[in-house]
Amino acid sequence: MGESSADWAGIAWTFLAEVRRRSPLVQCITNFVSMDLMANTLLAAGASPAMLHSLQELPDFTPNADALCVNVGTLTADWLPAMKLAAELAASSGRPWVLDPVAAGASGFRLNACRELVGLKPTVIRGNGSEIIALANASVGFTKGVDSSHDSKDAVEAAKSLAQASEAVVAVSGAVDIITDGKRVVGASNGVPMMQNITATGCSVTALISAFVAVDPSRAFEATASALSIFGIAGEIGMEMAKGPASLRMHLIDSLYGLEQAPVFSCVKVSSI
Ligand SMILES: Nc1ncnc2c1ncn2[C@@H]1O[C@H](COP(=O)(O)OP(=O)(O)O)[C@@H](O)[C@H]1O
Ligand SMILES: Cc1ncsc1CCOP(=O)(O)O
Ligand SMILES: [Mg+2]
Repeated sequence: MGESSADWAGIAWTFLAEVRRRSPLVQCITNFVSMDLMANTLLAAGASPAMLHSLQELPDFTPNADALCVNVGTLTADWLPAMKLAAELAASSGRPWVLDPVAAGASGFRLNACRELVGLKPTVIRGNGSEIIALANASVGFTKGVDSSHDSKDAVEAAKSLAQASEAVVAVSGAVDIITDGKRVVGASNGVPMMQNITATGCSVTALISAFVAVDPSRAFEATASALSIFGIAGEIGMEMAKGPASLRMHLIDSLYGLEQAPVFSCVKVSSI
């Protein structure tokens, strides 16, 4: 029998409390659009972000980071070697690493890069519906860009097959966030639609997953569902004060920073699918 939402609330709170207590160092190799919101999301959760991507310094730095987050949002050929080396260094040092395959189906170059990165054994892959379908099917053209043209629920089978093929936990964000390890599938229904109107919320929740996985890599499935639920709850609380996307961005960060146990226990919505 699977966990209830009450069980998940306890799990999610424990992960957040551990991130606050241990402040894991999360290395991010990410796109230019997301750097600011991603770093601020990690700080608000209690983690320690570092946006380092120089090939020359990876051998000294990456093995000492608690987790690595790789995001291909503004990918160029120049950046790919650093992404691959960092992934290899993280894996060989026993550190978890998380892939965000932004716009995976937008071009052959990007799709091939994402497939090469998947081959380097990410602990978690988090994308929107179109990205996960493109990656699972190895097909260009399933996306109009960085935003999804698919409902996350349309990507459940793609997510399961990608998880089985890659041995990673796969998460598909959307109105219902889908999380699977290829066998178990849960849905997290927290969040508000306006989060889609803030650029880099997807990138930022991928970074939050990295911080959660950092504190207990042996429970990547639980860490991933917890991070998605907690980020969604911060959005729900932030929305009560927001007037639009710009103020939601600010209130989401404030709400994540100040999130207490009681709203986590009353708001977590995670259940088996
Ligand atoms: N319709 C929605 N209702 C509630 N939350 C949503 C909705 N769409 C996206 N979210 C949330 O917004 C965040 C970013 O997800 P998404 O927009 O799918 O990622 P991306 O920016 O990579 O396309 C996630 O935390 C997700 O749960
Ligand atoms: C707009 C844009 N263009 C390239 S990366 C990027 C940010 C995408 O962020 P997210 O996937 O979180 O919406
Ligand atoms: Mg994205």
